[in-house]
Amino acid sequence: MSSPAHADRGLIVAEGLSRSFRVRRRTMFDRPRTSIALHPTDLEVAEGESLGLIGESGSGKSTLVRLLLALDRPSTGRVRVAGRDVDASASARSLHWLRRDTGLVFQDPYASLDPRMSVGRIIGEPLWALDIAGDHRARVRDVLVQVGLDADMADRHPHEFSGGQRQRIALARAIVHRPRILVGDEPMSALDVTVRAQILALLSRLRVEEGLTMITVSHDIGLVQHLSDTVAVMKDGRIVERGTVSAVLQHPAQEYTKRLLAAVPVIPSV
Ligand SMILES: Nc1ncnc2c1ncn2[C@@H]1O[C@H](COP(=O)(O)OP(=O)(O)OP(=O)(O)O)[C@@H](O)[C@H]1O
Repeated sequence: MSSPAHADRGLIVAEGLSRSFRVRRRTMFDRPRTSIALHPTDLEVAEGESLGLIGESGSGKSTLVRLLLALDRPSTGRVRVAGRDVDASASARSLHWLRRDTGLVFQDPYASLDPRMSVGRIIGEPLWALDIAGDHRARVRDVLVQVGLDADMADRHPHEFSGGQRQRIALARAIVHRPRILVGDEPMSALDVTVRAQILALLSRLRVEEGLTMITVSHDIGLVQHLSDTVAVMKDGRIVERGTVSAVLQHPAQEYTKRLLAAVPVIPSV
């Protein structure tokens, strides 16, 4: 049996990936400066792995994720997904293969769903945008049921739904085209506590059902503990610690990680 080209490496591989931003001058006498959001970083995420990205605000988590998904261009380095080079400067059409392989869930289910569109159109949009063959209406109905909603809800509009239901809709949209990789940037921070538990259970189930490789950015250590196998800790634009969830969360090697974890209770693994 032939193995995929990336079999000996991760499904996602970043090498020397960095991103600097030019800082706007406040007066005409200021020297031009750049700030480094991400220092040259190597990262591998294996197929089927669920990686949690943690670190204080401004540590570079979103920058890293945006670069991995070609939502931003790196200053240096490169990204490969499934053995293929990701070229963030390529046209949208040339990046269809990457969009097909990935699904994205953002923080705010209120802001991320277009209020003028029906739920069916919102969820089905990746199918037609990415030229995916098949019966789109049927697929939308199936995926609505898969995320715990009613197939008939496709004709309704986002304002008719609660925050938790909207995040289910956002998840349905993220997986409708059957991506291999699901990336969440603070996927639960806009939800209240009871709803979080339900969405966490749903994410865990979808991970298994769809065989997803996951990257989850979160300040919520509890979420990472339950959803991830491995964790990378970011500080000042660098990954300062990476390992299994149990190793890093139970026995952090870095003082920074210890401080990060000190504020939240970490439930011992069984
Ligand atoms: N478009 C941009 N222009 C200038 N600086 C930026 C830009 N995007 C990010 N930065 C800077 O890069 C650094 C890393 O930001 P990033 O959003 O990646 O951090 P983060 O860890 O995701 O933070 P948070 O947890 O608050 O979302 C920050 O100092 C931020 O101000």
